[in-house]
Amino acid sequence: MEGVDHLADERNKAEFDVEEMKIVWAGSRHAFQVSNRISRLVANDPIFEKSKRAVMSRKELFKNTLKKSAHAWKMINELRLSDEESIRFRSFMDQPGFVDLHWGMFVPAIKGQGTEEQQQKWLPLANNMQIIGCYAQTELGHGSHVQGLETTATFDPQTDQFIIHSPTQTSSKWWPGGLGKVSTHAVVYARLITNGKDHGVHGFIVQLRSLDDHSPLPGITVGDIGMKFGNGAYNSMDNGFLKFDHFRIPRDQMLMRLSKVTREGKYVASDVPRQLVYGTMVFVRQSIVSNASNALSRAVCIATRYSAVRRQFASQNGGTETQVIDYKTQQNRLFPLLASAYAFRFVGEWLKWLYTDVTQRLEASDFATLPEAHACTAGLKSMTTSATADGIEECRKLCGGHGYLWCSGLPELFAVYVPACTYEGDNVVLQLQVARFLMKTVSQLGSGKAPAGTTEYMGRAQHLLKCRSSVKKAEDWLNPGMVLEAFEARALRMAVSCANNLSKFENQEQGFSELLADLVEAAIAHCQLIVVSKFIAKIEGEIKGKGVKNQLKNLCYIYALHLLHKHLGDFLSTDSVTPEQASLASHQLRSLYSQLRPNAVALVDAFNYTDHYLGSVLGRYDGNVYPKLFEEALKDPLNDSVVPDGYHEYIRPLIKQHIRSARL
Ligand SMILES: CC/C=C\C/C=C\C/C=C\C/C=C\C/C=C\C/C=C\CCC(=O)SCCNC(=O)CCNC(=O)[C@H](O)C(C)(C)COP(=O)(O)OP(=O)(O)OC[C@H]1O[C@@H](n2cnc3c(N)ncnc32)[C@H](O)[C@@H]1OP(=O)(O)O
Ligand SMILES: Cc1cc2nc3c(=O)[nH]c(=O)nc-3n(C[C@H](O)[C@H](O)[C@H](O)COP(=O)(O)OP(=O)(O)OC[C@H]3O[C@@H](n4cnc5c(N)ncnc54)[C@H](O)[C@@H]3O)c2cc1C
Repeated sequence: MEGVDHLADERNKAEFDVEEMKIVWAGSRHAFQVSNRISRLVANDPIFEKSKRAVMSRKELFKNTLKKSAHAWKMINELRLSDEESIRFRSFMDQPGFVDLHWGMFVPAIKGQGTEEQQQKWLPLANNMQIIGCYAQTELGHGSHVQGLETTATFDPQTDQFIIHSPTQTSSKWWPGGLGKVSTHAVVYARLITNGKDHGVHGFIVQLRSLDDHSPLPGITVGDIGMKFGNGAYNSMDNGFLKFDHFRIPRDQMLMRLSKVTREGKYVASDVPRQLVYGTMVFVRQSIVSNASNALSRAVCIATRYSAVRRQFASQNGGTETQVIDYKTQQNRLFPLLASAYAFRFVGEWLKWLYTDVTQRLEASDFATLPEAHACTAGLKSMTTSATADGIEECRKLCGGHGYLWCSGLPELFAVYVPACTYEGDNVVLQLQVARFLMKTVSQLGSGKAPAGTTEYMGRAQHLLKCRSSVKKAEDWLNPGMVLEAFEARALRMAVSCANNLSKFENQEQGFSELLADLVEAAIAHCQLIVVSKFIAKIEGEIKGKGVKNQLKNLCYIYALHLLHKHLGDFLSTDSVTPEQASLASHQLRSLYSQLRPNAVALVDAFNYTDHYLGSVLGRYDGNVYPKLFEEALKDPLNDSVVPDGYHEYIRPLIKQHIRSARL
């Protein structure tokens, strides 16, 4: 029935102030107001309609992306939207495209690695979209191993230019988003060579296409790398290839904030760490963590609302059938994902703070916290994207058969999201960076240098290596100190065990390669500790609104205890908990699920997503699922006619043949 709220009973059960929770979720009242206004602006504009993406050809989809991006840019200018509003606008548009890389990587790369003069020259052009840029780092032969890139930028002192060249097929740039068909410019990463000496990988601003007719400049071969996973989905993005044939650029197009080449061809390295050339990746990894909570919360919102609508099997005494959300198995799969969405939100907020802090320190030439910022952004990017990709797929299964329909919104969400486990650093490669950082920290214990920040707990090694959890009853698992201690003990003991095993090898690098799998697990345990500790910090802060803090506490302990349950092997093998304490944790978890149950729909309403953004018949706000599933089915091109195209060629002859042979 149109206009009826099929989830009204669920909403009436809520034991907290949903409006206040919306503000907690958004981060502030201001952020809520911006998101609320901009999401509705996008939802109400027919240009941003997205329900036909799966049935569009690649060319139609790409052109539709161009149309949406141009319209968005027009609106952003006409309405004089601020940077914050524009970012929200693009996010609610929900269509991957070249603009993501232009604003997300090209502009930040110039800001982070360009000199003042370079910024003054290039940023106004980029900010007005008079040039469109991408981030061309990865090559056909190397992505993870950045130092292995083969493209060269050789300084020619005669002409005061760099010659950018792709010496091999594997040196072709391959993957950059926006490169294939749109970008006029790119920040290209290439090996800098002066006077025959290789100085490693540096960034260069390179024009690729004519600003008059968009044709590639002489010496540039560029195109799209082809279809990717899923219909619609990430195929709106023109990921590209790029080959240089001795292409020349002026010397002042090397990004020279960190190191420079003089007119004479002298390479001058500044005294800042060379890793700052990776700064754009650190920035993007940080934003990918917040984005994980967006993607996971969308999937969870769909699965929660649908689980409340969907009924299967009558209860034992007959009567109405059971809502599938009332099955404990459904709760055990769904509620930890709901809790994870909130957990990733809060750790994302904290990571943003950490990133801002390290940036300010770098401005003041304080590089002390750079390794930690790298480890946190790499590790949390890896951990949250893996959990989110798995979580979206779990939500699809939680929606049964209908979850597999494109109109559930889940297949496309998964197809768009899953490359986040690979781009901006393969998730295993990134956890190994965290492991290196942890091994270094452990090796320095006892050296007098106290670990700080997220490794501060390692400074309490004497206690944490010996302590026994004092949990005695299920309610003890609601004690933040006891929960934290279990997670700290597990993370530290796993890291120390790896360090001990490493020390048995004469060659550290060889030892590291042998122990890769254990090291990744230790890194994940450390990252999970960070997320749990930031969630606990959140619930210990000031939170307004009737019942809001209570709900967040439940979610926090569900998050922590489900991790404990999932990684029980780690907790038991490190003696961080006993089997009896683990069983008390499971008992507590079941009780928390029961407390969360009446609030589940309201907790996903607090995300404040429009039906447009969700893009899901199953996750509709009003829960009016079944008639809408029919409506969607009838829109499919196959239903344009009752007798399908091809009947006369392929179906009728078969049937007729069968009838003839049956008569024989
Ligand atoms: C359409 C969009 C839809 C959804 C988008 C979703 C979310 C996005 C939200 C917002 C983002 C906005 C825009 C972006 C949009 C979409 C994203 C799409 C595409 C992504 C684009 C890319 O993928 S760009 C390419 C990314 N490539 C990589 O990440 C490569 C990974 N490899 C590396 O980073 C490194 O090479 C390494 C980390 C593996 C290191 O290798 P190696 O050991 O060889 O390193 P070095 O010898 O160079 O250095 C060793 C020491 O340096 C330390 N180190 C390494 N990295 C850093 C760093 N970044 N900062 C500080 N320190 C660093 C390292 O730890 C070593 O230290 P030691 O002390 O041990 O010596
Ligand atoms: C959708 C999408 C968009 C992208 N956009 C861009 C872009 O805009 N610009 C850009 O420059 N790049 C882009 N990329 C490229 C992306 O950054 C790389 O693909 C990514 O960094 C992974 O590198 P790789 O492909 O070399 O993986 P590989 O390193 O080849 O990974 C293959 C396997 O090897 C394993 N492996 C590799 N090294 C190690 C190791 N040392 N120890 C243990 N295991 C290891 C990995 O875990 C993985 O299982 C994009 C990629 C995708 C999928």
